[in-house]
Amino acid sequence: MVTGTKKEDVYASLLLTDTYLPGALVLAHSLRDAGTTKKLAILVTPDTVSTETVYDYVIYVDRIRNGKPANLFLMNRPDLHSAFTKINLWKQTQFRKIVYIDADVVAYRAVDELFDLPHAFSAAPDIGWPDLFNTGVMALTPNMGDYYAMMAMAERGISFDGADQGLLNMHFGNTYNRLSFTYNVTPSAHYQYVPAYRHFQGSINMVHFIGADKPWRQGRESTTDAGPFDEMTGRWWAVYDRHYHKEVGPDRSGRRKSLTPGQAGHAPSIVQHFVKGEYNPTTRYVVPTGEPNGQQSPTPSQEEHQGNQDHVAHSGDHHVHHESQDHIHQEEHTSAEPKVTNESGGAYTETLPQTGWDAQRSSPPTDSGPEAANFPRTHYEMSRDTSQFQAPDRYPSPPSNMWYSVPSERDQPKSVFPWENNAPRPTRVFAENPLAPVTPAPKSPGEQRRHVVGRRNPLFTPIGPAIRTAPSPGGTAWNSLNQSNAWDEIPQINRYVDSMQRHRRSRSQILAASPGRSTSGERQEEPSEERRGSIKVTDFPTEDDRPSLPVTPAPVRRQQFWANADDNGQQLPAAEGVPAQDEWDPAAQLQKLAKQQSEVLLEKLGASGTGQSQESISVDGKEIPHRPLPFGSEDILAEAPELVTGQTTPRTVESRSPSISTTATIAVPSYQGPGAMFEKGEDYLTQDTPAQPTEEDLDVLQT
Ligand SMILES: O=c1ccn([C@@H]2O[C@H](COP(=O)(O)OP(=O)(O)O[C@H]3O[C@H](CO)[C@@H](O)[C@H](O)[C@H]3O)[C@@H](O)[C@H]2O)c(=O)[nH]1
Ligand SMILES: [Mn+2]
Repeated sequence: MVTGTKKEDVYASLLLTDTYLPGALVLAHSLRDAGTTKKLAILVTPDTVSTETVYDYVIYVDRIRNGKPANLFLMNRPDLHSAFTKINLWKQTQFRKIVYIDADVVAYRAVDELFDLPHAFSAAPDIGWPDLFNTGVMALTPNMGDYYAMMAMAERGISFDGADQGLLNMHFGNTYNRLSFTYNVTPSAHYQYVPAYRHFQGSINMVHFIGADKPWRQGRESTTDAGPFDEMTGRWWAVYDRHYHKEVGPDRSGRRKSLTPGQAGHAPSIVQHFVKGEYNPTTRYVVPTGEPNGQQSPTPSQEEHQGNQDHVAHSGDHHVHHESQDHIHQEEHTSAEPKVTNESGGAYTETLPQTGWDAQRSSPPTDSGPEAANFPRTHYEMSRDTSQFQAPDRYPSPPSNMWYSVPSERDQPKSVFPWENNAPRPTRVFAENPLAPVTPAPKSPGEQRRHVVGRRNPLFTPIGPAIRTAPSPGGTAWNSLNQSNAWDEIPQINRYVDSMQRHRRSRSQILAASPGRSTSGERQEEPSEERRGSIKVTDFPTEDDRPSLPVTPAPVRRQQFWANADDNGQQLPAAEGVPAQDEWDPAAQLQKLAKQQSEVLLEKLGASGTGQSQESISVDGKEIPHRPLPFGSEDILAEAPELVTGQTTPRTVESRSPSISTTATIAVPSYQGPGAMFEKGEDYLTQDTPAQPTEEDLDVLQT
């Protein structure tokens, strides 16, 4: 470690597992090969990583696990459970500036200029969501303030992707200095990518193999030399080969030369072990049983000591405990097969390690353990508990770190009907003693009972029993039933339907009312409870008055509810200012109204002008002043029909139009109905629905 007055600059990477060791080594070599003047450091978690490294500084840091790793599954990367360990970078205050680079990056050139940035934190855009930065390449100034802030987030599992990138983006927000994409080029299949790649490839500084498939996992054969991805992967392999595999690169046809054990490059066997196609062990290796959590990786010493163990047990063990490393061990297994078919269909032969057991040629070694010896043995007993299940008082709350939200009990569905929001307390009481039925007395005790049931709950009209009793031809079974209708019996339904009707009525009155009257403020259209008429759809004449209707019986009137309606007329006070019926001559009134309307019209025609007219015309004693008519009115005036109603006196109006100075005759309209319904500027009511219910409407709707 460097102490002293002048702090050092350093490139840093991270190694949480040996599985990324090939990447970390290739990164370091790529920077060194490009001639960097800076030192290289690597943060390692000593519990899981071997010491095989080419870095100048190996800094042991504590693993920071995400205790709430659920979000990792959103990006299908549960293996990144310890990516928070990256936060330790900010604690490395012995360095002035750190350029951090993921272990899955290969540098095309040394990017030492990043150390000269004045910003405390710089990063390049992420290709998945370009407003975010990718945390695979970062230039940062270590400081304990950021460190503690991010540690606090890590302890609470605050990260939208469950890993460091989500956490760091949440911490820095948009306060970061955005680096060019060329510092962190991630392969992509986006439509713009290929042309952009072709255009900018000369300026690429570093390439970052994001995602679960890394070049060393896919193997050399996955590249076919076509397209940006393969070109970039080829650059990774070029560095690897330069340092570890000089003599056996793939030839033009993709075929590999024959390998001899011990000649598979210079990479340490632990590195080969994690590079697809590279591992040609002269010894066998077994993961120690009883491994605590499956995070540990083999070390070369383990490999040496346990060399001659059997292969099957070893892979079985991996399948049980090493799920995230299955891939690698399968590859390793494949590489030990005598024949490997490459993607282009050609096959090449590798010389088998002499000490290996070839399952295709011989039986297992005698000293090998049984197959699946390491499988877990869990024995489940049938329950012998004979007591009945008792539901617990309460069930445990759902875990708080799930990545979907459990609907809370307060999340009620949105209400649709007004009565859902403001439900009144139920006030109806069903009498225990049934009222004496108004319908003809039932003829048998059974019928009596059914009737009682029907009265208890008005919504339940016992149709079923009536059908089952097979009514006699005379229809007596019908008479024995409660022939009332739930619509009529329940005041709430009544009020609701009534309010609908009142809404329609008031609407038609708005249409018919003249503007003056509509503002009179009288509440005539809000009948009180007593005055409301019957809305019963079954309010037919009595049985005597009507012709026989076998299927629509006369309704039962319930005394207590309809008592007021029966003497409707007597209860109503006489309306004030309304002439008695016999004083009213509709024909005369209509005539009068028509005359008034035509006068109003004439008045309007004369009065709405500029007010400059000097002459005026008199109609029924009222003056109609002259005024210039609006443009386009000339013909109308000239051709206006004669006045045909009222006093049938033609009225002459001198046109003020500049173009036509004739004297025109304006006729009173021949229409005899009600006059114009709307004043100028008034909106025509086209909508059936009123804007808002009044308070009274709401009262009715909500009770
Ligand atoms: O088993 C592991 C997993 C990760 N690492 C280290 O952690 C880094 C991040 O993991 P990586 O697989 O490279 O993640 P990416 O596929 O690059 O995914 C993105 O998401 C990660 C989690 O947010 C970020 O760390 C990366 O920078 C970002 O590019 C690696 O480079 C290694 O340095 C290990 O050493 N061992
Ligand atoms: Mn990465």
